[in-house]
Amino acid sequence: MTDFPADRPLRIGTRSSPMALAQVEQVTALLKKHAPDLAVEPVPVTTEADLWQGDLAKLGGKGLFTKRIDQMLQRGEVDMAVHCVKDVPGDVPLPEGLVFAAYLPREDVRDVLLFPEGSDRHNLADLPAGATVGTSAVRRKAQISRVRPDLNVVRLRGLVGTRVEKLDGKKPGPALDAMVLALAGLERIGLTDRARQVFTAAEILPAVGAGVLGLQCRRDDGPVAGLLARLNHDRTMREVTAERVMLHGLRGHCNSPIAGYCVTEPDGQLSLRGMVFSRDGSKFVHAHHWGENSNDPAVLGTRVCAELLRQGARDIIEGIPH
Ligand SMILES: NCc1[nH]cc(CCC(=O)O)c1CC(=O)O
Repeated sequence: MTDFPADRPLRIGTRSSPMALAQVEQVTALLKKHAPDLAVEPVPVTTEADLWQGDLAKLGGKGLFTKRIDQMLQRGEVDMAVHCVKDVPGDVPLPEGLVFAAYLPREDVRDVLLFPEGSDRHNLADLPAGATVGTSAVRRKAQISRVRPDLNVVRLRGLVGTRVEKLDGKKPGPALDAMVLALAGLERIGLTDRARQVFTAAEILPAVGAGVLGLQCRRDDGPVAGLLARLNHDRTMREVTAERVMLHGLRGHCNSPIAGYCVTEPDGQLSLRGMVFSRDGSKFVHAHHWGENSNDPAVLGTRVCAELLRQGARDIIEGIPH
């Protein structure tokens, strides 16, 4: 395999949010460890979704966070992209000609509850009936509403740092008593000290691909694919593959509350849980399988998906407006 040319920098297409830039820094450090002479050039891109503050589904779904970067990658204007796998749509194939050449080792997958600065509350139980909780994810809304139907869970978008400022009343927005975010995201922007209750996977089942960065490049770009492959974490790749195969099979849309979490047991066996919820969490289906005869991630993802569909996942998904 030919090496990536040493006479020009490797261009990384990225959103210009603090979280995205932190991710690129993390990847740059890893690349330099494997290829000390490599020059890296981040290429910041403003995506349509960054400019739009309304309901994402109305604009065309969460794929918009990646669409412009995908196009630049396809045209050869950048060499690679770093994506939160969680944000990569699971209802459509990857953009033509692009592949994930590597997944980085999975970080924390858990969601956390935050309170306004100075609050003496610590967990969900501290919130009075009718309290307002902000979250961006229908998956979190459904799971919170399931255990606390008395809470008022509202949709909230925007940069994670800005959302925390809204929680603190430092930016205009609805008055919030609490907020749910991903711990991994808070870590990336240095705000973990704001996390109060950390939900276990049993309390809030994580999103497919949570806590995983995927490194994307052109399928036919052997030198870059070869370079990125050196950073791949095999266990994470197997877990994410099982989760995403399940997600593809469910054919959910941007507003589908779907959770999927695969772990590797100490003996190497993959174990995948999937859940599909109605919007308020009052209806849900749950399936859990682990490799018995086969420990193939795609087979496992297909099995969990089939079990969810058998239990009525399709009706739940169709019952939710797009
Ligand atoms: N939807 C935005 C997004 N995409 C990835 C993360 C955090 C890191 C991750 O789980 O990969 C976040 C922030 C959040 O959900 O709070």
